[in-house]
Amino acid sequence: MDRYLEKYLSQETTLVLLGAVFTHVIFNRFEPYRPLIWLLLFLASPLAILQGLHLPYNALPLLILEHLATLTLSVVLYRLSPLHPLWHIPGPISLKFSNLVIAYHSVRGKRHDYMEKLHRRYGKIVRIGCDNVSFADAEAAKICMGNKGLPRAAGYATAETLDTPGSIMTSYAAFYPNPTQVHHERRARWALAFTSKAIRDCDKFLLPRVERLLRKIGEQPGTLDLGKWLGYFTFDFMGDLFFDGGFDMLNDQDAGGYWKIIEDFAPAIASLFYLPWLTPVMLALPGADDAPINKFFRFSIKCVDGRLAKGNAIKDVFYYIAGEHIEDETKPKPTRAVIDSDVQTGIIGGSDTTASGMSNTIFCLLTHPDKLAKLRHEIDKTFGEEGVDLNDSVKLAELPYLNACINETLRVYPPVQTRISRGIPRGYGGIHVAGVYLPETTSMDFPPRVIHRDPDYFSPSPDSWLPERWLPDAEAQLGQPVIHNLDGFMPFSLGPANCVGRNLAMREMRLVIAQLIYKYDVQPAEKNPELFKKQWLDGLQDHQILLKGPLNVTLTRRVHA
Ligand code: HEM
Repeated sequence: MDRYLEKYLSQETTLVLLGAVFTHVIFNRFEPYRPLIWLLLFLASPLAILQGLHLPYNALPLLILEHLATLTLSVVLYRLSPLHPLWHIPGPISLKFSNLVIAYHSVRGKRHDYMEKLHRRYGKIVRIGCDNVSFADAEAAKICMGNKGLPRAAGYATAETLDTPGSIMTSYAAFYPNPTQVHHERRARWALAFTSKAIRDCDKFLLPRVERLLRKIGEQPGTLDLGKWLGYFTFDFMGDLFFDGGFDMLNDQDAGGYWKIIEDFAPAIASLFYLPWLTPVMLALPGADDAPINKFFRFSIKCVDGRLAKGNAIKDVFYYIAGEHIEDETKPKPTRAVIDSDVQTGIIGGSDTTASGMSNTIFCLLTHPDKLAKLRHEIDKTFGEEGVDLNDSVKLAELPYLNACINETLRVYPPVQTRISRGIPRGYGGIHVAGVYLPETTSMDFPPRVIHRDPDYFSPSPDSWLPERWLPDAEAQLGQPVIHNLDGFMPFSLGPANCVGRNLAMREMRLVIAQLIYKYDVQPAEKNPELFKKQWLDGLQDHQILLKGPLNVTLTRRVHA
């Protein structure tokens, strides 16, 4: 080693170390997410050392490498050390030092299995990322999501700016000085679209779609993938609510490839919930235009263009969320960017979830033929003997066993399986929840699937699908003591940011399931019950959006007197 380098080596090592720790402190304190700022932070210290020690320019690449390696080491050691404010929260080491592992499980689609295993092993509170904690605890959920609860955690929309302000669902906590107020304003518009009267008015779209679904599936020869058809139905219905129709997948079986756009979008977006800083990076990469996220954005923007061109005479959901109802010129209207992003939430939030709820209910009924017979009896009695109109939503809402089957499915297989999120905004201060202290900027996940299967809330056999637990005489039906604590039931979440479409979704699911069972004898195409079960469960992929494998069935039209 030449004398020149020898003289400066120890100085250089010390400066690299100090530079890396300084950069780490900046990242930790300000959490910059713009790629340009990252680049500056990666280069600033090596350049300063180069200048300060009068090193030759060809030493720069090595200095940058040393800086990045030391920075990574500093970050990892800090996240694993008692200095980290979440040090006291149990969880595997691989999850503590980086969000990459949980992001990997999200992309793989097996986050639901993984979260279940984690909570079984570590208890109700588990650290699942450097600043992320999962709470399988109903009391904590009530505190964090209830009336005085927290805003949502930073999500995939970390690229938020005035031009791309994120949807009603995305990262309020990170980007707005008063996130609760921002949410409240957006929610007020959504709430107008989902009043009881507005939901009844949706029947003009819903009933023809249900009729078409049931006719179309009856026309298919042989085996059909019922899950796919239920997806067509919910997607068409969302098209009716937001864009005055236009998808018509029930007619053309998705000739436009819309469902594929969602299927590709799901795993892509899943990683960004845990690596929000990656959003701007991904969007800046060459070829990003054709990336699934951009394809979905472009698709929804085109739909909004089409709907705006139709004007404000149509009183659908779009009418309210686009502020078309606001006549007073002095009142602020949502910007185009807000409309686009809220519509994106609506398309996904309203279609995939309801399709999952229905597909899973049918799956559960098919794997429990005795319960299917019981439900069929209730429905035949109502529509046949009592002569109730098949479209009578009020009567359907009163059918105990139908509601029990749907609720039990939402409990065991909730469409949003493992991540309802809340975050503690910077400047809010730390909070105490369920006996642990969480500093500001912590993100919390509440996994409905894990909470719903906790024997503290539902017993006996919390993992089993037992609709009887929802009946008033549950103990007599099951022949044993029953725990049925609705605090631990949150498929539609809780509090002021809960699912605004809940009542509409329940109406949809009751109508479709009741009419399907009434009109058809549905049988699994796979005659081996264990294999049928395994294939369906293996096919479930929890990317936040729940993707599903085929639900292959045969249908025989039932004849009623
Ligand atoms: C079975 C069907 C459905 C399930 C299980 C479901 C579940 C959920 C969940 C868990 C949330 C998150 C709430 C939170 O973060 O606290 C949510 C939010 C939301 N859902 Fe649903 N959803 C369903 C159907 C629908 C439908 C049909 C629509 C309407 C088009 C809809 C629109 C929304 C909207 C707009 C939000 C955001 C609400 C807000 O931020 O205030 N959902 N949903």
